[in-house]
Amino acid sequence: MRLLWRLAGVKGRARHPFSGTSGAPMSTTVDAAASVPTSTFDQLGLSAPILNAVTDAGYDTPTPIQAGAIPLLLAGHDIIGQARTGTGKTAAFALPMLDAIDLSERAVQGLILTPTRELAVQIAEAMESYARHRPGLTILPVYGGASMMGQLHALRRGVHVVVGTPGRVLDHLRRQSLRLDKVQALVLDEADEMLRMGFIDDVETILEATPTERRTALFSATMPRAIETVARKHLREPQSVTIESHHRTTIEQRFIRLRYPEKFFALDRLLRASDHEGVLVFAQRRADTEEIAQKLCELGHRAQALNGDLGQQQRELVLHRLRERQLDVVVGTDVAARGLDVDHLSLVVNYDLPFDVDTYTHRVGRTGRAGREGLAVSLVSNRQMAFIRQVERQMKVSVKPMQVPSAADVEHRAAEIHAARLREILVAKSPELSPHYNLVKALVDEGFHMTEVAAAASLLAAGDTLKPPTLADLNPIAPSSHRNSGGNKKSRSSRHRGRSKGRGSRSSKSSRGPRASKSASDPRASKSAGDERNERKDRKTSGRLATRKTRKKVSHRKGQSPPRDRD
Ligand SMILES: Nc1ncnc2c1ncn2[C@@H]1O[C@H](COP(=O)(O)OP(=O)(O)OP(=O)(O)O)[C@@H](O)[C@H]1O
Repeated sequence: MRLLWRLAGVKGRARHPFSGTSGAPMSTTVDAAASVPTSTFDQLGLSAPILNAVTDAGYDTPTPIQAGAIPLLLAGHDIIGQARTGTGKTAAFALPMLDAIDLSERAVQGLILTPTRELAVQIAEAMESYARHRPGLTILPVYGGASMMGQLHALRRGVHVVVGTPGRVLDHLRRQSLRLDKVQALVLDEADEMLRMGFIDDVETILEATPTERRTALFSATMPRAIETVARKHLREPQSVTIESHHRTTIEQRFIRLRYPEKFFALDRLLRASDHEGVLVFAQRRADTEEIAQKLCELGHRAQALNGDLGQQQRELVLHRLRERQLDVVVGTDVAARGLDVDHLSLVVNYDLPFDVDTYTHRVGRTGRAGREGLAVSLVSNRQMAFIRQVERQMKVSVKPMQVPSAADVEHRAAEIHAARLREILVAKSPELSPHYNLVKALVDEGFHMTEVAAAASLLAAGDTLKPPTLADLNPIAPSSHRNSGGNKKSRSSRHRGRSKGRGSRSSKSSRGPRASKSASDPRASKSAGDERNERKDRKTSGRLATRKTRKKVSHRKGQSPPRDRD
């Protein structure tokens, strides 16, 4: 694995010169760059069991955020950690927390709050692996939509670390099933998103239930100014660890300029022309994620939607299938934008643009993780070009134009895939070929050349999979606001059902398990009480967001801020 951060210029700098509570000294800034060239995990002050787990995870060198943050957290400082997406912030806060747990005391000593359920599960799993050489250390993910009974049971037995979403953690606090009076280390992961989602009141109530002498850390790839208020109020003399790269990121960012009706066509072409195995497509509305995923399935892509309308079990299943490579494409709302770490995810498509550059940053950061290469493509109208320029300015990157892949590009790729499948059969010398030898021989005896017979057989096997649908073949996905009762018309794209690039197409894919069906893109798990509560919260949140979005649209009209998503 190529780790680009070894090459990247990094520096620590003061971003958050907050004073602590009661006029304490200004925060110190750590020059992470100074520690990077020399630091190894051994030098950070971690104990042997944690170091062994780090070795097991295959980490050779600490990333800059780890080199900067771990010694400070071990020394008991509060910190604000900011580093690009996919650069190991989880281990930066998790390793020192796990190191400090006193196993003789069966009480919650570490608490991590995250904005999404998926992230809570992912972080808890990462922590399990980092704690594998500290037997008896227990970690519990606590989030809405999951069985309350299971969580109550685990909490009664006692756990050392809780990783949770604010809503469910608060639920447990109110039921008195969770006590936080022994918490020594607290992390607000993706702190800015929790703020943005309106969780701040819940977070503050939770903080009040923890001892004031705890260590507190805020982590995110983006730290808007609003986070200062939270830090000033809840952190004591925080140290800032900000890692900045002056070199290129590992994410290549592109845009395709098009009209709205061309969007779905462009997406299909992007998927067909590339050999990306894990693709995350972002749409703004839940209903659109369903429709896009369904139409992609009709075209033979293995796709599924991921949004807040799905039951929690279903959401987890979608991510599980993506991780297991049983799916190629997940079409999600921003519920999938934060923190998700799927290592083979190599393409992110902004089918719709987000409303702000921070969200864009997190979306594209789902690819190019841990130094791997990734591509992010945004589908934009002329009017949305201002947003791309804003991204370039704010992220200090270049976002270059690209064309919708041509039919020739797609045919070339499809031919490669087809050839790979034929090659696989030839190499395997499958016994199933036997009857076909006689058949070919008979045709050759009739006077056809061997090559002609092979070409005809190849044509028969490929069907029309080598020819991609044209723009005219595909029914565009209408903006939600344009949809009406006429929306039930049979899609012309159904003509292409089964004309997939992927029907067992890629040699390695044929063994990847069942293909997603139309119904697979739209399943609903039965909703638990927890789900309902969370959905109420979702609705409350989306109400708040809607108000904010309306405000942003207004400010954009004044020429200040992000574009409207729809033409
Ligand atoms: N020192 C290391 N060496 C190699 N890989 C690492 C190292 N530290 C973490 N990783 C891997 O890097 C990937 C990204 O880490 P992580 O999810 O913690 O990133 P992040 O900075 O929190 O990203 P985001 O801002 O998107 O949440 C993970 O797969 C993790 O296992």
